Amino acid sequence: MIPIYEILAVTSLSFLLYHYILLPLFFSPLSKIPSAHWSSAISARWINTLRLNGKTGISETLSAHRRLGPIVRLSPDELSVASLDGLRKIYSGGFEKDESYVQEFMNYGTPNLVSMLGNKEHGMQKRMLSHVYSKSYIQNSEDVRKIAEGLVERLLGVLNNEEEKNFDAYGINQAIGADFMSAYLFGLGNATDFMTDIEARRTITREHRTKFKRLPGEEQATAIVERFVMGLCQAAARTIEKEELSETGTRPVVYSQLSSQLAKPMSPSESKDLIIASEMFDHFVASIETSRISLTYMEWELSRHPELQRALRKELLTLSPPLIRGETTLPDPKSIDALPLLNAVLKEVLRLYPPSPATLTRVTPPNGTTIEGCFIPGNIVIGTAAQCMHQNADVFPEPQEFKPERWLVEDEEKRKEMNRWFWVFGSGGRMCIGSHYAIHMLKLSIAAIYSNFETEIMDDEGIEQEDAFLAGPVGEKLVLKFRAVA
Ligand code: HEM
Repeated sequence: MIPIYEILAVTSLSFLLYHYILLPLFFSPLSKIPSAHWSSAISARWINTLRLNGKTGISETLSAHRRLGPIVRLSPDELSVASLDGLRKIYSGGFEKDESYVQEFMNYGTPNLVSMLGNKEHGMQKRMLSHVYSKSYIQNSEDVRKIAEGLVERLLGVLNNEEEKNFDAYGINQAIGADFMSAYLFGLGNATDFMTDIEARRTITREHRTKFKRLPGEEQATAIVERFVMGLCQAAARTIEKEELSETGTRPVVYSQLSSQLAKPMSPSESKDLIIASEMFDHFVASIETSRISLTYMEWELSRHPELQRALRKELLTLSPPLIRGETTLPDPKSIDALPLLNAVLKEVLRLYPPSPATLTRVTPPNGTTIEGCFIPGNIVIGTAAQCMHQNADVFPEPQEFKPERWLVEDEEKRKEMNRWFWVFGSGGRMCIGSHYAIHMLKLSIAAIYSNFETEIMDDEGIEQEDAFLAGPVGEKLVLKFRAVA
């Protein structure tokens, strides 16, 4: 007679073999989807090891798409998709976010737009803020106009002092994102002045990096940055209370919008101050990181291509009035936005160096979905990455080359097709709320810099993009020489 423990051992082994090897490899509805790595169908070890080492796995995922097509399996229950059908189903179909967002983006122990998982509460809070982030509001706002006047003067003043010296543009680019954003959130009079106060900028960005990258000292760093942003919120609240602005001051536009919306009945029951602070915190840091990455790669490409720099300057000088230091009024934001070459340079930089290149994950709904003809069951982690959309050679020929001229083609159908694949701000209900403000400040800053200066690369070692959720240059620097143009 066969001993009972042997029967148990064989049964357990058969179960394990079926459940962990045969089922995912041959019988799961996902088994027809090609694996990015030989082990992906049976284990999450490959992708998790990359992530545990601080990587996103984006270059490996991109190479899998190039080899295997628009839908690939990263682990037994995680897929990457790079197609328009995927975008539509996942991001416009209301698939919810997964837990990883809560851990990464919660501030003050309170959810915000980025970290909220449920679509209902998210939709409520987004509607409260959408108006002040719409393109027409930003382009017509008196506050935005005053912010632009004050900060363009500040930026040109700093660059004038640094003229002809070797200057790390990466730092000032970080400051541009902070000063422009905090002025819109909290009012110009309460905002940061990181362009001139270098020590304050270094402290806050160092502490935020420790928090975001979960480095040793994370807890203390989180407390420092949260206290800093809470201080800005309190200053904004005092400005609203006093109801008076100085000649050069502006209203705390975003802070007061959220504050007044939350004062309405039916608002969430958590502490109003914490909800606002958590939201403001995210907008502030989203702007710092993404602006410094986008501006740095724009300046790098323009410095590598002097002829393009000259063509851009020629276009910028058509602005009326020109954005030249000493002019007291700025051109209408709509006229800056409409410049074709400036637009093409920005779009090509955002395509080639998306600040957030990695997969934005969601979870399939309980009844599953069908993407690219494949049925995918419920509760599967699924997502798309800007890098994978932007590197499609059928849509963007020679996708690894910097070619702003591709955005200037006459063929309208071709431009529409590229725009459908241009996914730097995400899409659907969770698309970036700050995209119009970001485009406004990036175009304005580049227009101000290149109307007044030419730039030359002095040291670009480590300029290649890091493999990270927010991906700046590996070397964390770009040393340029700024030379005033007559
Ligand atoms: C070049 C600049 C920027 C890029 C490339 C960028 C990119 C993105 C992307 C890809 C998402 C979608 C995330 C997802 O679906 O999981 C997002 C969301 C978001 N971004 Fe941005 N962003 C930029 C600037 C900004 C700025 C200036 C702000 C400040 C308001 C901001 C605030 C946010 C917020 C609050 C969300 C969450 C929106 C939601 O879930 O409803 N971003 N951003």
